[in-house]
Amino acid sequence: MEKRPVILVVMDGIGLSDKTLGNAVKMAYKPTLDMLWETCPHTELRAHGLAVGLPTDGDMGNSEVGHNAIGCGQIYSQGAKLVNENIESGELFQSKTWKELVEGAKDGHAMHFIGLLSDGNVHSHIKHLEALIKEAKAEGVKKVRVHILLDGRDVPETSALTYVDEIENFMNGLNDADFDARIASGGGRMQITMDRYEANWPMVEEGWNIHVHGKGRQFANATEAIETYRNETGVVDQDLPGFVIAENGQPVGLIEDGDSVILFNFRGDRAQEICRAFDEDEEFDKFDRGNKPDVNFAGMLQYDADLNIPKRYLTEPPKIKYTLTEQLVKEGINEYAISETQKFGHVTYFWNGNRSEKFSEDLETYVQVDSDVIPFEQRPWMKSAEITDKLIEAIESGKYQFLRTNYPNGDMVGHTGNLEATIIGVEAVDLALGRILKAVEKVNGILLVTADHGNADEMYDKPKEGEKVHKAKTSHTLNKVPFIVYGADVKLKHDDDMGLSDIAATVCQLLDVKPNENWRPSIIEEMK
Ligand SMILES: O=C(O)[C@@H](CO)OP(=O)(O)O
Ligand SMILES: [Mn+2]
Ligand SMILES: [Mn+2]
Repeated sequence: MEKRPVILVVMDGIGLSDKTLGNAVKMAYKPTLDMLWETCPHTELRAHGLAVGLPTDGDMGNSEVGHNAIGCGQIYSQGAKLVNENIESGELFQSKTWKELVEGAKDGHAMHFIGLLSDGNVHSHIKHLEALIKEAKAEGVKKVRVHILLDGRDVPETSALTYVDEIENFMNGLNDADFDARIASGGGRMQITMDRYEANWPMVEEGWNIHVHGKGRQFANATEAIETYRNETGVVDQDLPGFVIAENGQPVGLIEDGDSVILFNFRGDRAQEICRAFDEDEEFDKFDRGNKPDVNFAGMLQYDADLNIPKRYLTEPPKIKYTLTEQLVKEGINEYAISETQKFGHVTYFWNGNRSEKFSEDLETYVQVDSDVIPFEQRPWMKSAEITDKLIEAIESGKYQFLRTNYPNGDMVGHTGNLEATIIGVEAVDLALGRILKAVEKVNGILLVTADHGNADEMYDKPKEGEKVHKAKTSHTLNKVPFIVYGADVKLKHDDDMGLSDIAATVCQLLDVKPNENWRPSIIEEMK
């Protein structure tokens, strides 16, 4: 059989839904995608819940679990599930790291928790935080300080007070003469601390100064901070500015020498930079940390085993083996991966089972296009044209047999909740697909088009009783995603239980190389 190059496009956040209302995918003018769907073999894949290793089918998909599944051909229990199990079995609290952090936080020191405060289950879960606080008290810690990142991106866009009330009630239920737990600082997740892939270090610097040094606008409590900022700025939770809780002008939870600090997020991309700020010594040059306190720091998970980030952690990450890249490297296939900063790690680090190092320097080429650092509803096309220019060049060079890319638009613009901008984002992806198609034809290649989870397909939250206007929905969806094959005469399966992890074997079949025996089966029923 003639070897033909395979090009895989992940349209981040572009899921399938029959509904038209608030569906930016349906509303977009997208002649190429429509043509592909109408004329090419296509099917639907599960991209959420159990199919991608999440605790339940009520859990929406996300980029980490989606790219892990595509890139490794198997379903692994993911961070959300592993942390649940580690807490429920009590093993987490038996670990050396937990014991050391608890011991360190006694005798006049504090235990600090930093993380995303919601039940979104993409980066974190508020129940994990509660379990850790409760156990800290049971083991004799006397002072707990919580530094909250407001979500509104994996949960309704203005839901922060629900979670603030929950955690404050929880802590008040534990507080007594010997135990004092309270919120010390916070801010919107897209404003402070939770940057990813080094897109915007100043965000992390601001978070550091707020959490560690208490440098920021002061409020008496988190509710006052959130309400004041909402009135003043009108922005949604993820964009609320940072705040410090203070009494008589004094921050209530500075992070000081000897304290313990736990980052309770389990997902890695947006956790790594703040970990580095805590973990690295003099070699850290991303911003001036001021007087860096000497603390015991740990992450909920190990976020990158190659780079050892963080140095100490509470839960072992899934040990993802037999990845597609590893298999293709074994077969001598030359690979090319490209995206812009916001999703670069998705097609490299997440794709390869949360590994930042390559399996082969010779056979793997990574290209990153710099993302804008502005709200994406202002530039919904993002870097789709620049990614496409480079991808076409790579396809036409004839050097690579397997090429992959991620277009962030449906997801990153979808997260802003702006329907009009998201429609433009989807159209930008379609324009790119049209250009790629021509290059694929030129080299007689095969194009696969899919997505890692939905987002743009539902831009409105279900209205509550009595509500007349639609509220923007900023989170991912539970919908299936498309899988389209262009340029190969194949018959695809249409089983309801097929998911993203079935893609790896499919790619191998089209490249005419052996799939790994541990993988889920190919989506192709018959090659004609
Ligand atoms: O922006 C993010 O961090 C998540 C949502 O929490 O989106 P994605 O999984 O698509 O990267
Ligand atoms: Mn995604
Ligand atoms: Mn997303």
